[in-house]
Amino acid sequence: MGTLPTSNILSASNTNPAPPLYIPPSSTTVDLEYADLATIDLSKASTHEGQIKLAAAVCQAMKAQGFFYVINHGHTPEQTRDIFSIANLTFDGVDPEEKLSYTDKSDEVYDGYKPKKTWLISDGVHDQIEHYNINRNLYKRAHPQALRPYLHTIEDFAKHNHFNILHPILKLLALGMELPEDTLVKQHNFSLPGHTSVRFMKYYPRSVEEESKTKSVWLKGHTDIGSITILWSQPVSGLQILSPDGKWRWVRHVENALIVNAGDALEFLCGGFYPSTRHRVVQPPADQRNIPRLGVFYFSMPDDDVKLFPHGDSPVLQKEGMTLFSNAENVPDMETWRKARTASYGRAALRPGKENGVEEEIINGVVVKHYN
Ligand SMILES: O=C(O)CCC(=O)C(=O)O
Ligand SMILES: [Fe+2]
Repeated sequence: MGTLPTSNILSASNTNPAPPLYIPPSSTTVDLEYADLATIDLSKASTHEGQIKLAAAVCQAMKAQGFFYVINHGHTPEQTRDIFSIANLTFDGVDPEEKLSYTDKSDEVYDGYKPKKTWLISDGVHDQIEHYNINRNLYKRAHPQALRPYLHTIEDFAKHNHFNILHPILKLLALGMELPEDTLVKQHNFSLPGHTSVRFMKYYPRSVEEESKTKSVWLKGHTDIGSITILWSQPVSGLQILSPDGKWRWVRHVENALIVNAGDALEFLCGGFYPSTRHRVVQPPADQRNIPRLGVFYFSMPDDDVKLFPHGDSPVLQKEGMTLFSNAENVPDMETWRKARTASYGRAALRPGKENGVEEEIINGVVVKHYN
């Protein structure tokens, strides 16, 4: 009897078909300087008492590092393996011509493929990153042939991220500001217009010349546009965060954990209480240098019509003070902010900033910094 193609085997965790298996590379053995990040056990958010304790821990982590790990998020290692396998198939299992017909040509959003070389890094060198962005409302657009058997798995994944991870975290963040727990949840609906998305990403190794011209930066330092980014931890090192002492530190891979950070929209909604965190991606360490780096994310944003105005009724914000968008009368909504940021990212002319090695641009009256 012949062996069945892997795509015909039902996965153990659900009734969705299993994709051709992607075997992740080994973690690095190089001794890197890692950021010391807190770990949030999300299973403890199921009781009120647990929620209060976690809210304090999340608040502290957001202030100290702006990043934290989440464990016990309800996704099994097999489900995580399947989603990385689907991510890999999105890049390796679709030919270039078909990719082109699923590539968004507009400047403002990246639904579908983002081809390599869209963003200028430095000295004439562009990125070597491919994206495939999938709005949580999967059926808004068609998807390449190879992905069609797995749309249910991706849909389940989006819903899991949204309802079982994003919403519980948003509740903890609201409680940290002494606001009703559903304050931020109400601004992050699954079904209203908005751009919260699953994103697959693949970084390809670069030439020695490209590494030298960009000082090994693969994705320039930035803050995320939306509210909360959920990054599914993967073994190829490269992500670094800017610590409060001004040093870039590596983020360590933790098996089946999530790496969570705040973006600009959350910073605005919270008047600066949860700052968006600077991070970047650099060339992996020597033992991972020739391996493509596969990523899976859930990028969340408030609904398109949400005005990015701080929740000034929070007793915590009233006590601690809050920053407003530079022009309070003209606070943008999420859609305006998203379109302005994505249209200019990696394309707009940047001016030298006040800090060394930092460039700036002005979007909607707000200074956006780019770190090299
Ligand atoms: O690839 C990573 O680890 C981070 C990517 C990232 O920061 C982004 O896409 O905004
Ligand atoms: Fe990012």
